[in-house]
Order: sequence, then C-alpha cells, then structure tokens
Amino acid sequence: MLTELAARARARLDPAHWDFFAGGAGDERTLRANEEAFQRLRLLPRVLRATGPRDLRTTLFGTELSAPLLVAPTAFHRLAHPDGELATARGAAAAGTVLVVSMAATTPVEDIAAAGGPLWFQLYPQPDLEFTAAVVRRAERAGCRALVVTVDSPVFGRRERDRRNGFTDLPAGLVCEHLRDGTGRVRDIVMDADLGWERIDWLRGVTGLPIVLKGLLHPADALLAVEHGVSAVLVSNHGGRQLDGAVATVDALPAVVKAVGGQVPVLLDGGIRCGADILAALALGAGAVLVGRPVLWGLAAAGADGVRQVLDLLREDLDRALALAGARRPADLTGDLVAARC
Ligand SMILES: Cc1cc2nc3c(=O)[nH]c(=O)nc-3n(C[C@H](O)[C@H](O)[C@H](O)COP(=O)(O)O)c2cc1C
Ligand SMILES: CC(C)CC(=O)C(=O)O
Repeated sequence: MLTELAARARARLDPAHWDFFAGGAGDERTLRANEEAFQRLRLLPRVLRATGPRDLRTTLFGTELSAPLLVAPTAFHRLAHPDGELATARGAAAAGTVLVVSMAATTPVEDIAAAGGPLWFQLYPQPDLEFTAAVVRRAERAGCRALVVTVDSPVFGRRERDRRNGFTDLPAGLVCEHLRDGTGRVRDIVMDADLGWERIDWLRGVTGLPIVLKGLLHPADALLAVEHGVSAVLVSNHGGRQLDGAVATVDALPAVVKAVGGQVPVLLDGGIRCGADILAALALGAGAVLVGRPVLWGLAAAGADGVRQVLDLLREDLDRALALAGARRPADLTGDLVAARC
C-alpha cells in the first residue's frame, strides 16, 4: 500500500540517507521479521455486526487522537526534507495525531511546537543527569505531553549500510538540536550502557509527565516497568536497528499484554504498513501503534502533505478493516479475530 510512496522517497533521497532511514542492524533479520510477522497473521472476521460508521478516536493521557496511530520518534528529519520535523509535526497535526519528537531531531522542540499539534518527547537518558533534566524541562516547557524513554540502546546497533556508506556525521548546518547545552555547544549523543531501573525512578522524580518505556520485548521487563510506575510500555525493537535477531514486535506482544494485565496501556511499533496490521496489533491487546519509516517516506516524498497522506491512508485503511472484521471501535477488537499464523 505504501510501496509507491517509498519508491518516490527513495528517488528523492541521497542513497546514503535512504540507507540510514531504511536500514537495520546486522543482517537485518529483525527488520524483515517485523513486517513478515504481520504478513503471517490471518484474521477471522465477524459478520452481521451492524457496526454502522466506525469510531476510531482514542484517548491517551488525556489527549484525543483521530485513531490509535501515532508517529514514532525518528532522527534527522531535515535529511528527508528541508522543512524537517516542522513538516512532520504539521502533517501529524493535520491527521489529528501525536508526533513523538526524537531526542535526535534536527529542529528544536520549541519550533516544532509551533505546528500546534500534540507532541510527546523521546529521551535517550544521558549519563550527565543535570543535562538530562534540562532536556526534560525543555520538552515540558515546549508543551510535550509525555516522555518516551528509549531503553533498547545501551550501545548503538551495528548498521552495516551506514558503515559501507561512511555515514557517520550529519551534513554541515544540521545538528541534533536537543544536544545543545547552555553554552551553545552541541554534545555527542551518548548511548549509556550503565542505564538501569534506578534511572527510571530518578526520571519519575524529575518530571510529572507520563513516562512511556520504549523498546522492551520481554514480559518480565514489562512487569518491572509497571512496578517502577511507568504510565505505558511500548513494545519495540527499534525497527530492527538495535539487536538483530530480536523477536518481531507483534510476536512479542501477547506475552507483554498478559504480563501487564491491563494496568497500563501497551503500545507497539515496528512493521506496521496497513490497516490490517493495526487491527491485528489492537486485537492482540495493543492500545495504539506507532509508525516510523512510512512517515519518513511521506516526508521525503512530499513534506507535510506527504506525512498527512500516510497517516490518513493508514487511518482510512484501519477504518475499512474494522468494518470488514465486524467492529465499530478499536475497543471491540478481541484476540479471537486473529486466527492463525501461516
Ligand atoms: C531512521 C530512523 C531513526 C530512528 N530514530 C529513533 C530515535 O531517535 N529514537 C528512538 O527512540 N527511536 C528511533 N527509531 C525507532 C523508531 O522510533 C521505531 O521504533 C521504528 O522505526 C518502528 O519501526 P517501523 O519503522 O517499521 O515503523 C528510529 C527509526 C528509524 C527508521
Ligand atoms: C542517530 C540515533 C541517535 C537515532 C536512532 O535512534 C536510530 O538511528 O535508530
């Protein structure tokens, strides 16, 4: 469904930048597995349910979204389009949903907020606690409504395509805007191999924002996350960019949902490419899903309009899938609608 848009994006992008966006870690097994796992699922629709018009609206932390679909945090949008994250934010706002702003954004969160749509902020906690707290305060002041803490990156994944292309630095003029410190110097982003649960407790003391833990796959970690007071968990393998060989997210989802037992929402990203994928994730217990690369293809192909197109397409496709499966609302979806794996 989104392949034509991806082709348009590819044609416009510098090949090394396409590889940065499209690629994964290692042999890209997990990257492929995310999509393949959805493709293996088969649905068991209900009929004669008289659903009438569907109602996709979903509320998370008090924000109403047009559908259970958000924009995942991804780095470096100004490599994809000159308007960068501002265009993404405009597209997301027009589609009625949340943009999760990346810590590695190439536009300051204060400027992104000018688009007017709801934002969450994704954080890579830095070993420098004072600096980390300052970034969180910046996100709060800019109006971000949740903090998404990425925990699947104690070190960088090994990205073969980037190594081959020698893609190590942003081009002149682009920087990670949230890595600027008080002096205007831009720090290097640190993937912190010393990150532990105590830092999540510390963050809860630093901010009143809901904390979403991003990048867990193991049900035991989901349980720990709940015990440490997070407001939601996000089942993710970073789009196959960190541990190659990690399980596909939709395959990890049921055990996480079971462990969490409804105490907090369970979100999922990785491999969502059509309405049926969203439907399957929701039926298996996700409260909402996030999309990464498809939004980047929309952005590269057509800026804010392209982002809106991708999100509208996915929402409309979910609406159709709900009708065809006999459901009126996302909350009507139950696990029995996912029949089998082939
Ligand atoms: C180009 C790119 C950059 C990313 N940058 C970040 C990031 O800065 N922070 C983060 O937590 N996740 C990052 N991710 C992971 C996404 O948030 C998300 O987990 C993943 O893209 C979902 O898979 P999908 O692309 O198949 O939808 C990035 C993913 C891609 C493709
Ligand atoms: C450049 C990184 C900090 C962004 C990221 O998380 C990724 O590329 O997957």
